[in-house]
Amino acid sequence: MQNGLIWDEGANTMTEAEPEVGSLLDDLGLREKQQFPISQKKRYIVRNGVPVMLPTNPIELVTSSVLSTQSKFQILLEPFLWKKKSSKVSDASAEESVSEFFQRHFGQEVVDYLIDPFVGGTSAADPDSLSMKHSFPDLWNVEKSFGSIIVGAIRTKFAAKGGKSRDTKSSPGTKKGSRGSFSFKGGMQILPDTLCKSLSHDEINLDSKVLSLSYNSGSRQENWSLSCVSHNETQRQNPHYDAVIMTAPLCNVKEMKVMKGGQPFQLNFLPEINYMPLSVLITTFTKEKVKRPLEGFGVLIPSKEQKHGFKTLGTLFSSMMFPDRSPSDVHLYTTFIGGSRNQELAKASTDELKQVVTSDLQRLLGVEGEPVSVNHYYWRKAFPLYDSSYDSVMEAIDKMENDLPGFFYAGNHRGGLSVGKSIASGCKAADLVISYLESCSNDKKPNDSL
Ligand SMILES: Cc1cc2nc3c(=O)[nH]c(=O)nc-3n(C[C@H](O)[C@H](O)[C@H](O)COP(=O)(O)OP(=O)(O)OC[C@H]3O[C@@H](n4cnc5c(N)ncnc54)[C@H](O)[C@@H]3O)c2cc1C
Ligand SMILES: C=Cc1c2[nH]c(c1C)Cc1[nH]c(c(CCC(=O)O)c1C)Cc1[nH]c(c(C)c1CCC(=O)O)Cc1[nH]c(c(C)c1C=C)C2
Repeated sequence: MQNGLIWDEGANTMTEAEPEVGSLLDDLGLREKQQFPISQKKRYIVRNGVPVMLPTNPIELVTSSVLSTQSKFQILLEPFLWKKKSSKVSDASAEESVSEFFQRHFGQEVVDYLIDPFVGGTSAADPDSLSMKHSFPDLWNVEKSFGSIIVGAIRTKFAAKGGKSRDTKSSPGTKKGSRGSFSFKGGMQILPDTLCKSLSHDEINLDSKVLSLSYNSGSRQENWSLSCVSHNETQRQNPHYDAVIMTAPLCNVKEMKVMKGGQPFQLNFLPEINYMPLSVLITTFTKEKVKRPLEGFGVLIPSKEQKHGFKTLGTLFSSMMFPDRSPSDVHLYTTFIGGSRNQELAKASTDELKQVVTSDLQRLLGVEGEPVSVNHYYWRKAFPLYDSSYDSVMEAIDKMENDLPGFFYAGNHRGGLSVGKSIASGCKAADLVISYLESCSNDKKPNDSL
């Protein structure tokens, strides 16, 4: 928080699609701090240089100007018209891209004006590079079960509704997960801060870098030790542990020294991962200088619209969503630049990016003059790219876990990028640790009784 402004430089919102998120919020007592954006269903994409609101239901789709009549028919008739994967891409090594998959179901215009901005706004990537199987595993499986995505989505939704009505566990007054994306009063940082507070000082080491990990099998548990360096450069050998859940990005894991039974355990089987670079610019403008403000979540710019001179990926209307994030006479915007579309621009200076953002916001929202304030955060490796080589990444993670007893890997390199999926991945790893420890103690019982 600075000068009455609250902003996020990383995740701005999260969802409760994964049940683990709801449990965490309940356990941390965070329900009362949950903050839902105003008019979050109003989301815009740029078409022919101007923002157009995205339809939120089939009736709005029919009247919307986002797509041509031909594409609208193609969506409505998809249950009958979708094409099977051609034999050319059917062998196991040829991965289908996100654009190929949606092209088969809905045609090129849907890829260009719905899928391209969606993947830009959720991974900073482009649909040609992303692997369908790794980026949208649920839809990939829907096609396997139902063929048509529309039929599969409808049947899955009805099945889920049937399940929900029998669910008696949700807390009174809340329909969990049904209210869309949310943040917290004070911003997303409230979540890790509250998590830290719920742990005691000896359970958590902040600002510490893990340098090495060592596994030594023995009759006892606590086979793992690790060494860390803290920000004041003091190196520390930590106590011993029964198991390790690693959540650092794989590019950082590669730099760690790992020992197994006194011998170096080489991590050279970890493949190179492509990461998306991204700059985030937080700008403010006095309200009188924004001539065509839009209410809602934000606006995304399809790659095709770059021909109209746009250079950013999209902008969140942060203070429209959360009015307490800025003084009442100011609009606060969060703009994303770079990703696979413009890797070089992501690295540009704050001054250059300020011009780029101001120019795009001038066309989109009619801002006049320079922003009152600018904050810039550059993410050199914002997201791992779930591309066609991602099978090799998953195999390497499996190998690490198989070869190192009591070692588990979780986080956004496995099973999805979102905050919710990262939390769920951590919870799954914790369950695996419990099973592992139970199996260790069962194995030991006969020896113990000797
Ligand atoms: C700009 C941006 C916007 C986003 N917006 C959203 C959004 O709106 N909604 C959403 O759901 N998701 C969003 N995401 C994605 C989401 O925030 C991340 O994918 C998710 O938080 C990843 O969590 P993680 O724990 O797997 O990894 P990280 O949050 O990357 O955590 C990994 C941690 O490991 C630490 N580490 C690395 N090496 C070591 C070492 N040697 N020793 C100790 N620690 C180490 C790092 O310092 C880091 O803190 C966004 C991400 C970015 C970058
Ligand atoms: C324009 C670039 C980006 C914007 N946000 C992100 C980027 C790269 C990062 C991001 N945002 C979301 C996620 C989680 C993805 C997931 O798998 O759930 C990530 C990594 C949340 C999100 N943002 C948008 C959508 C549709 C979602 C999914 C959750 C939800 O529906 O709320 C769209 C969107 N992102 C940005 C804008 C301006 C925008 C829509 C107008 C910025």
